[in-house]
Amino acid sequence: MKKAAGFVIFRRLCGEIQYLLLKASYGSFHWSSPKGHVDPGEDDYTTALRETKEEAGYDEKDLIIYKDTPLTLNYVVQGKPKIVIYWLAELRNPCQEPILSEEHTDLKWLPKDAAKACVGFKDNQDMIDRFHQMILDQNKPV
Ligand SMILES: Nc1ncnc2c1ncn2[C@@H]1O[C@H](COP(=O)(O)OP(=O)(O)OP(=O)(O)OP(=O)(O)OP(=O)(O)OC[C@H]2O[C@@H](n3cnc4c(N)ncnc43)[C@H](O)[C@@H]2O)[C@@H](O)[C@H]1O
Repeated sequence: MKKAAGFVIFRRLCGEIQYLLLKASYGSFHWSSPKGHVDPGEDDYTTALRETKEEAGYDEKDLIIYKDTPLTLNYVVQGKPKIVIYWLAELRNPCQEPILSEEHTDLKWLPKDAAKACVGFKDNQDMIDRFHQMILDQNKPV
């Protein structure tokens, strides 16, 4: 089974909770959160950090990570099952923009419903809803 890990990154800006999405430079040019393949011997969390640094330029210290509540997506890519583990993470400095790699050509910061429309897949949309509720449950000012 193919396995990947990453972070659903959000920021609080202009009274909004906004989610970061990156546009793939290959294949179906899909939009997703920073994530990537888990290397042999690597733990999922380390993969999420490494891929986020590679794809968005963010370090662990740039993020407030909801480490105890990861969510998992399961889908099929080219006939093979794939599992993707995501942690929720808030960008500490909402003005710190990502630095993209050659794997992506564009980025968007979108409020919840627009982010859901952008990713398209029902399981990914449900995940955004669940993470969004976790943020709201904290009762922190936006
Ligand atoms: N297809 C490709 N062609 C050329 N180079 C590639 C490539 N994929 C990766 N590479 C390159 O491979 C190298 C290693 O990459 P690396 O990032 O290390 O590994 P990876 O496992 O390929 O990384 P990702 O999981 O981020 O890949 P992905 O974007 O293809 O996966 P996703 O599941 O979103 O998307 C896979 C498919 O699933 C679809 N999909 C996404 N989410 C869902 C969902 N929830 N349900 C159903 N389908 C979904 C997407 O639309 C997409 O069609 C990099 O240099 C990279 O550029």
